[in-house]
Amino acid sequence: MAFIDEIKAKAKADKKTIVLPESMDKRTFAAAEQILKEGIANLIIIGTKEEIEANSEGYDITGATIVDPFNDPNKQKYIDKFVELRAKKGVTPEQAKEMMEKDYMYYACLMCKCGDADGAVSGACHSTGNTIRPALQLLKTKPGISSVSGFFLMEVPNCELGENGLFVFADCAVNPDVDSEKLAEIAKLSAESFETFVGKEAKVAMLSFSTKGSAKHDNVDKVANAVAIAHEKYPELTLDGELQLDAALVPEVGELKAPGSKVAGHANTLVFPSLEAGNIGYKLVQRLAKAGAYGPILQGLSLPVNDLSRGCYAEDIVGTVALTAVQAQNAAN
Ligand SMILES: CC(C)(COP(=O)(O)OP(=O)(O)OC[C@H]1O[C@@H](n2cnc3c(N)ncnc32)[C@H](O)[C@@H]1OP(=O)(O)O)[C@@H](O)C(=O)NCCC(=O)NCCS
Ligand SMILES: CC(=O)OP(=O)(O)O
Repeated sequence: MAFIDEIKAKAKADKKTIVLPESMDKRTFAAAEQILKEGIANLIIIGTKEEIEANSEGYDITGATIVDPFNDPNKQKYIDKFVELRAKKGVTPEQAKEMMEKDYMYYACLMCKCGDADGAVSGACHSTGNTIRPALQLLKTKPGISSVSGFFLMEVPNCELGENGLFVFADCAVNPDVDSEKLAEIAKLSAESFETFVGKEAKVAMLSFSTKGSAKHDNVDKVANAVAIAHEKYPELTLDGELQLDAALVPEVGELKAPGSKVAGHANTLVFPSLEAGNIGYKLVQRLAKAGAYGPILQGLSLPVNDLSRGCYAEDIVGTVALTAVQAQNAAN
């Protein structure tokens, strides 16, 4: 069974409620029809009557709950929660109401926070910054985690590398400035994400343009320091670096450049040294190798709220909703 079909089967076994705030985009409704038909999740779609009518034509979304953000009996509860969560920032009820009406992602996050939804997926027509800022502000990180990061579950067709073509790539979405401490934390979270979704041991490669000191530069030191921190803080991880991509993935090259490494040649979890590398890297594999790219899934956030690429297809939204539902199942257990 294809990886994403296994995730869908898991999601169906214990159905969660996922909120989709992008009623201004037709792909939301194409995805919603498929999610409802396959029974992957219960859905809440946020939108006015006009937005729903304009964009849902031709799609059967019977069974979805529609919440009009201008006419919702629960709205005051969400405003109160917003004000409570942002008390230190001095947000007033009027400002909270305005932000929720202008940007439905705030509404979606508050539904999750108040327990009216188990997770949210957005980002088909909003940039990543605008999609995740409400989640970072209102939901915050899990206890003990300093930074949220974003990974893609990559499913590369006809590929025997990684876990038969399955990989976690991170951080591809969130942190423009990563230091060694952050990279080490991203490695830990990415290993957990791989093991949660793929069910196999994560082998984490800390990527660079150097393998084991073959190049000298501050950027190489940043990754080598991250490896040292990760070994110290998370000794249970199977992790190595710094490694070039070929040394991480290809057994013969791994043996040549990093002999004796448990990871080199067998990596399935790739931690990129910068957001540039991660974001460009996942798009290269998605577009040139025609890989499935599900995400960015946020790791380290207190509740399952996930982003999409604006270049996504309805099918990608379906996959990301299924992954979000499985995250919600894990959070509940
Ligand atoms: C994530 C991002 C939106 C946050 O930055 P910002 O909009 O400038 O906002 P701020 O830095 O003021 O942060 C807003 C809140 O989020 C928190 N935050 C920012 N980055 C965070 C992170 N990685 N983890 C957890 N919290 C974070 C801040 O502490 C702040 O909290 P506060 O309002 O309670 O004080 C920004 O770093 C960004 O745009 N990243 C790149 C996204 C992108 O374009 N990716 C490529 C395409 S996928
Ligand atoms: C994840 C990502 O790159 O998102 P977008 O394509 O929307 O910028």
